[in-house]
Amino acid sequence: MTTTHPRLLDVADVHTYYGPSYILQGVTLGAARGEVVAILGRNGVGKTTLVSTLAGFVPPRQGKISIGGIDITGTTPERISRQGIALVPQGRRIFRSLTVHETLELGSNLRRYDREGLSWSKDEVYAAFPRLAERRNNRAGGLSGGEQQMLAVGRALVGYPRVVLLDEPTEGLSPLLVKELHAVLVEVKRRGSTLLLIEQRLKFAMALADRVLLVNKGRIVFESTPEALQAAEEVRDRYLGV
Ligand SMILES: Nc1ncnc2c1ncn2[C@@H]1O[C@H](COP(=O)(O)OP(=O)(O)OP(=O)(O)O)[C@@H](O)[C@H]1O
Repeated sequence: MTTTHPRLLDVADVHTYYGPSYILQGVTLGAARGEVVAILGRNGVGKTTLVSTLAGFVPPRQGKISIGGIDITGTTPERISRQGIALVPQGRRIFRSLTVHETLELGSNLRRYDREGLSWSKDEVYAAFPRLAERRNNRAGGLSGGEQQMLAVGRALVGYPRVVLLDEPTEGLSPLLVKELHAVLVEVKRRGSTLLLIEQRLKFAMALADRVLLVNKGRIVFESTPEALQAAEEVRDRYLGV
């Protein structure tokens, strides 16, 4: 008998603290294979804390996180990445002394866990982001901010991208790179990866998302399709200020 996991990622009543600061106050969400979920909200409401919790950098004090039916609550970031959760963090966090190619080489170590064939080859990343191909032998530290962001995305894709957590990936990108990133994320979804997308550019997020979650004060306060959010002017005004 084959078991299916309609919800690849399952997050149940998660509570996260930074010391005494109570940030995530009971977050429950699920995401299916190949689904794009946008996570929206004003600054400081806990969006980054949510993806940091899912990636294992800030373990929750309460609640449960599982992927493909496997409980990963409280395990290390390394084990979580082996389960196919890849974080593209805000501010990129790449190794400045490695070249572009070495960075992708390192990221591709996770490929061996990929049983679903979701990994991108380095050449596919280069084809998607020609600027990275031109700079493959350059040190990552010398790249522009936008190029570093593309490299952080590429590093996630060459690994085991079952769930890709993107924390404001368009921040500081030129219009051309925003367009390239959009095309890449459409293809990432088409191949069956799941995306959780934190994004300030509403238009960018709405164009990709199947579902939209609004976060306020560490809780999910609204959930809908992009179309329904588009129509809900009062909700957008209250939680997004747009
Ligand atoms: N390392 C930390 N230690 C203590 N408090 C923190 C830490 N990181 C974030 N916070 C606080 O947690 C709250 C949520 O921050 P978080 O970065 O998750 O919000 P956000 O919605 O991602 O906002 P932004 O878009 O500004 O990053 C904020 O009040 C922030 O000041």
